[in-house]
Amino acid sequence: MTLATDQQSTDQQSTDQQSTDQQSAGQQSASGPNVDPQPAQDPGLDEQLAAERAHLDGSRTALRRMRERAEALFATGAQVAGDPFAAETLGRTLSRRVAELADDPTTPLFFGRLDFGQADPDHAGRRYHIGRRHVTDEIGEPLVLDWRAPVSRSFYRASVRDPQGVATRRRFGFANGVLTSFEDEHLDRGEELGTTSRILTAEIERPRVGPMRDIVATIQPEQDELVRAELAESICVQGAPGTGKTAVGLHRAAYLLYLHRERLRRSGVLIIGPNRAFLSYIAAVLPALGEVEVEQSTVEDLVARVPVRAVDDPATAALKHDPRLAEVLCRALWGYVRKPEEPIVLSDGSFRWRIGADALRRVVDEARREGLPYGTGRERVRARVVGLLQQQVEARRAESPSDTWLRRTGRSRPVAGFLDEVWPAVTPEGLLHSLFSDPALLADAAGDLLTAEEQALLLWAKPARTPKATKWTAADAVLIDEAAGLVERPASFGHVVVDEAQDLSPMQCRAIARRSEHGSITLLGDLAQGTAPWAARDWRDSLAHLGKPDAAVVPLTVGFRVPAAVVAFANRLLPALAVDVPPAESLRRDGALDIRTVTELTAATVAEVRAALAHDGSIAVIAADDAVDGLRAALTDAGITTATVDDVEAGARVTVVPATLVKGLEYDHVIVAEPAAIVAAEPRGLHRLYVVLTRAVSRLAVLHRDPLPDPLT
Ligand SMILES: Nc1ncnc2c1ncn2[C@@H]1O[C@H](COP(=O)(O)OP(=O)(O)OP(=O)(O)O)[C@@H](O)[C@H]1O
Repeated sequence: MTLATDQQSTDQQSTDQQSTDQQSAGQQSASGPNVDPQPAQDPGLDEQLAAERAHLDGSRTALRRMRERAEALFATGAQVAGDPFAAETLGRTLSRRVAELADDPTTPLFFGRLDFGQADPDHAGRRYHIGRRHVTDEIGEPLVLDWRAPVSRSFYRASVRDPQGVATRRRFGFANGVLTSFEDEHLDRGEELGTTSRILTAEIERPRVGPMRDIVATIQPEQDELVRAELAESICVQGAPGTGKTAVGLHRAAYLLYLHRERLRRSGVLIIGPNRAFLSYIAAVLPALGEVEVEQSTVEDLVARVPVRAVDDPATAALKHDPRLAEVLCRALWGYVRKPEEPIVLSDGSFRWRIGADALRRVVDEARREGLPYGTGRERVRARVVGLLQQQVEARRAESPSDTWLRRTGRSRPVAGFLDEVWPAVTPEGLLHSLFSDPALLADAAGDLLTAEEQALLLWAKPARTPKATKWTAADAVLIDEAAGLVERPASFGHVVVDEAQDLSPMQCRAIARRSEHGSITLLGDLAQGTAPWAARDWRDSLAHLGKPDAAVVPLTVGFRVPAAVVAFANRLLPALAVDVPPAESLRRDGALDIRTVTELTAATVAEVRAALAHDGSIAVIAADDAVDGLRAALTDAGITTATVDDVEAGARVTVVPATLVKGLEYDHVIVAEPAAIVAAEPRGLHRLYVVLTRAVSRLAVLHRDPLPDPLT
């Protein structure tokens, strides 16, 4: 094993509180079991470090040249394109290319190197630097290979047992974009660091500041297998807190975009997260990997056809998220289609055209059999009716009617009136408004599916007069989206990544299924963290509602965030959570756990925050939602600036976070104020507490005046 560090920059860095990569690397360098104890004294290593820095400088210059070329093309693109559409398309492509080639001086251009052995049939004796994107020199020779390129796979997967032709794998340590160290594994000599790599350790232990970062430099083999799964493959990842599910999902999106760029650009990639705070936390990861065109949304935003202005009581909300409602809506909608009883008669100048009721019944039956969405079916019937009239005109006049005639006839009063009678236009909002206002209509659609009590839960006591005047709830919005999907199918994304998926209701799963019908999904979650009333208990159910019943459920079991002592404490809750999840093992042996009974909670919290400020990194005070304002005010009174959870770029190091918004986030130092209140605030309060206790990267302090919830004691 070889390790080199630049001693001078290590010394410099150790006085710099922010520069953590190097600091940790420096501290680790002499202590790891597989590490050369006096690395920097080896002159050969110093020369190698200098050569690597020269390669980095050369690569940066080359990237700048590539970007300048793209910018020049962008500037002239509009003039050379033949027409406005081509100009716009070209302009978009080029501006994206310019954005992709952006060079962030604080992010290393490469983080690894592969030296292939002489015996490798494809890359004998070749050396590749692996980085965030391809960089080529002026004659097109690669200076840095994209981490997603086929060759780069060996960087993540090669091992002593299966070296894949690799003789040496080198990992680089950086501080603020400056290359400061490297670490070699000579696989051909049986050397392998695995999770003891000090560069991996430094990355995991670095204090967290600001938004989430990519993990390209240290993706682990079990993660890489998921990241590089085929586009057609849908996968469900069950992983304990901090096992890298979010990281895997985002890197898989980047990988698929690289491999299937054109296809996915047309259909799109969608990332779904639990709330906007979470989305802003992860928003920087894909752009850092050069992917600037990925849509991100919460499920609520995905189905936001109507404004949400009311709240359901819990029983009604639970019922509205029940998959039986899908069938109720389907029946209610198709219940509008009637059997034609009257002929269509159309006067056209001196002619009269007529289609009998039997022929019309056949048209309607046929359109129904085709299984089209309701709205498409209505237009199909209109087109067929016009077609039948056209045939009569052609037979009588021996010439085809004009397009104008066909269009006018389709909109004529007899044809439109017929359609309104047998296949009326229905809006999704209108359908739901009628269904929840009219007991007879609801009973017709739901008679054998919902009990009388359930139907009563859905019916409004005082219906608004119109759909527009209705105060819709969040669950109504999901139902309206379901109805909209029956009227007209939404476009399908090529790939959808769903994070914190354990909280999706069956009806929310269906909303996502409609948007991934022709694509694949990556479902990420942890059954133990399910806090919604309808949270999943078995991934198979969620996958069935998502339309991907055969997707594999793959566990991730190595924890990168939460220190072992904190995991052990949080895991005391697991038996009470009634879920069957594989246990996870923490990679982090460091970290601190402090559980304290206090007499004055607010004062103790302020004191704890003050103490935490002496350390590096972010600090979160997590409390029951209704306690947040009071704690924030107390901190402000004490002269401590606090940020809100949705402001990830905020300068303040302290964030006061309501327990219901902390899912998916992480902070170096977490202070949990009164766990019993968090548990008492909602039916799945213990699950919520499990989420809260697993947010800490380095230190967890639990302050309580009331007794701790039973499972924790
Ligand atoms: N291979 C890795 N190398 C370095 N850091 C990693 C690796 N995998 C995950 N991490 C880090 O571990 C932390 C937790 O990752 P992530 O948020 O993806 O976990 P998660 O499973 O989604 O957690 P949760 O269940 O709480 O949502 C992040 O800081 C992430 O960058």
